[in-house]
Amino acid sequence: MVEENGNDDLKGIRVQGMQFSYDGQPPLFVNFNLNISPGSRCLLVGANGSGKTTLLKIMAGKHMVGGRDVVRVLNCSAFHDTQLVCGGNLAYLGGSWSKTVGSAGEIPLQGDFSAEHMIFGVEGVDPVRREKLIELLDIDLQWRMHKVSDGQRRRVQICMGLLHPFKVLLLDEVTVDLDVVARMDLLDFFREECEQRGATLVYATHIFDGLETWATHLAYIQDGELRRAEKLSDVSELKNSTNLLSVVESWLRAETKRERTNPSNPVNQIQKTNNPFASSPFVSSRHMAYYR
Ligand SMILES: Nc1ncnc2c1ncn2[C@@H]1O[C@H](COP(=O)(O)OP(=O)(O)OP(=O)(O)O)[C@@H](O)[C@H]1O
Repeated sequence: MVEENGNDDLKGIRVQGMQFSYDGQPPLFVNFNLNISPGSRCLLVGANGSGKTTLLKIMAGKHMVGGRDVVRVLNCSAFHDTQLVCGGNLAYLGGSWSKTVGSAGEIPLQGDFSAEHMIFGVEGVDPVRREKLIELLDIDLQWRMHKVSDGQRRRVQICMGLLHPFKVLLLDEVTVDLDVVARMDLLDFFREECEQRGATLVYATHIFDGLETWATHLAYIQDGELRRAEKLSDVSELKNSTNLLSVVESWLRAETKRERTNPSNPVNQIQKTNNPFASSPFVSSRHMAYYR
């Protein structure tokens, strides 16, 4: 996934030599590199806790990591150049029930407001795009946000997140509450946005239905390390199987097995001792190294 336009005209995403730890935690990312080409639809896959959400939040400018050159989105620093988000070029849709709306900051989506109030409250929107999204997501503008189902609330959140024609969209498993029709229609909309406007999309998910023909690229993270980053058409395992779910499942199963059987994994050495972590085969070697 090499950025095709060179560093001076970067239209996608470039993460270079990134280090990141949560306060008081062992490092999650150490010298992490990833390039995402403009116009691509990149799936971010990995086990629970591998770092997908953290990476998306870093790319969305929600965590500071090093200097201005470490995480570049559309040739700007994801963290420092606040106009990226405020201007609508960079959009992030995550799991929490709130929506960052430009300079208005985080808008809660569970108060006693109508869907209309929420959606029409976003300023500077093309009315044609707004109508299209309301229709696509089958939103009833009379819905009261404190009385809707999770799926209905999610539709409003997604609608608000897509009102501005983003250039880069970071999605953290937001389709999980949607029914199949809404999910497939939304995926079609995203494809259109990439193909017609050259938008770039990164989508972290554990649901692979319909994604074999939708995604263009795939990035696989294990325990904060990038294991694979390639075009979907180049994933050798997919040449024998069209089932992305079973391919990713085999990677994650192999990962668990490796952790359990690797003799150099401190977990397995310490299992012979009275160490309190020894009972968990899922504690990573990186974390064990930190706790030793
Ligand atoms: N706010 C936080 N403070 C400390 N540690 C955190 C915080 N958020 C996440 N972590 C840790 O960082 C690691 C990566 O978490 P992250 O949420 O990025 O994983 P993920 O791949 O998105 O997982 P999932 O598939 O379960 O959503 C985990 O070990 C997690 O415990």
